[in-house]
Amino acid sequence: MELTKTPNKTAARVGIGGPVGSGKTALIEQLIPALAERGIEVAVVTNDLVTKEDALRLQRSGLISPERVLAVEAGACPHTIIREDPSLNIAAADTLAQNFPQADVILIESGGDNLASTFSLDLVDYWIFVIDTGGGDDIPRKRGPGIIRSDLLVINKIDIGPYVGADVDSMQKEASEIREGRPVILTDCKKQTGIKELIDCLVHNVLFLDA
Ligand SMILES: Nc1nc2c(ncn2[C@@H]2O[C@H](COP(=O)(O)OP(=O)(O)OP(=O)(O)O)[C@@H](O)[C@H]2O)c(=O)[nH]1
Repeated sequence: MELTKTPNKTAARVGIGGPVGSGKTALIEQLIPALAERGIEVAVVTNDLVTKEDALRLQRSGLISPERVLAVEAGACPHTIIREDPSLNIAAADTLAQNFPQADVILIESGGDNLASTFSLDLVDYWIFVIDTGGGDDIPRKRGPGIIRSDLLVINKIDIGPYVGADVDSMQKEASEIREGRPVILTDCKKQTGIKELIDCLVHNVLFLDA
């Protein structure tokens, strides 16, 4: 009888959601090598509406072995497959956990969506919501569920804030107030600003290791 290989540990599942183009894939491209440097093994599930664009980008990036990236096609509504019926994403994460029992973290990138996007806690242990300065510095004030409820809010593209008239400091201050002190991290994926802080946060709050 063929034995089913059971993962010998459970990888933490971390959702990464946020509006279209805020930099979710760019952030994952920064996280993979930075986590690897700390000996943390990663696998990734991507969600796109009707393509495998993000998965292909990561598979071709040379940052991760292509088999460690699985794509889920969301079809019509990205909300549904990360919140209301996350079964496709759970199955993809289970497959990765089965195939890569040494993986410490499975990152689950949600297809680009608006500020109302949230993750089911059946799917993830922890979720990050990524917004960017290009969307305007009033985004935190809009109090979308992603901004209020995520475990960690990332404000990305701080490098372009000055060019789009976004006051990054007030964005951070307002976001921290609205989130009542829950973490807010500023990042610039082009210059790797904030990536170490983000890794420290994940290592401490998700993997429960000393940062
Ligand atoms: N200047 C600047 N550009 C960035 C930064 N992060 C991402 N970008 C650019 O923003 C664009 C969108 O980034 P992606 O990583 O594709 O965004 P995404 O959230 O994964 O997009 P979807 O999957 O389509 O929702 C790309 O052209 C990136 O190069 C940043 O910190 N600074």
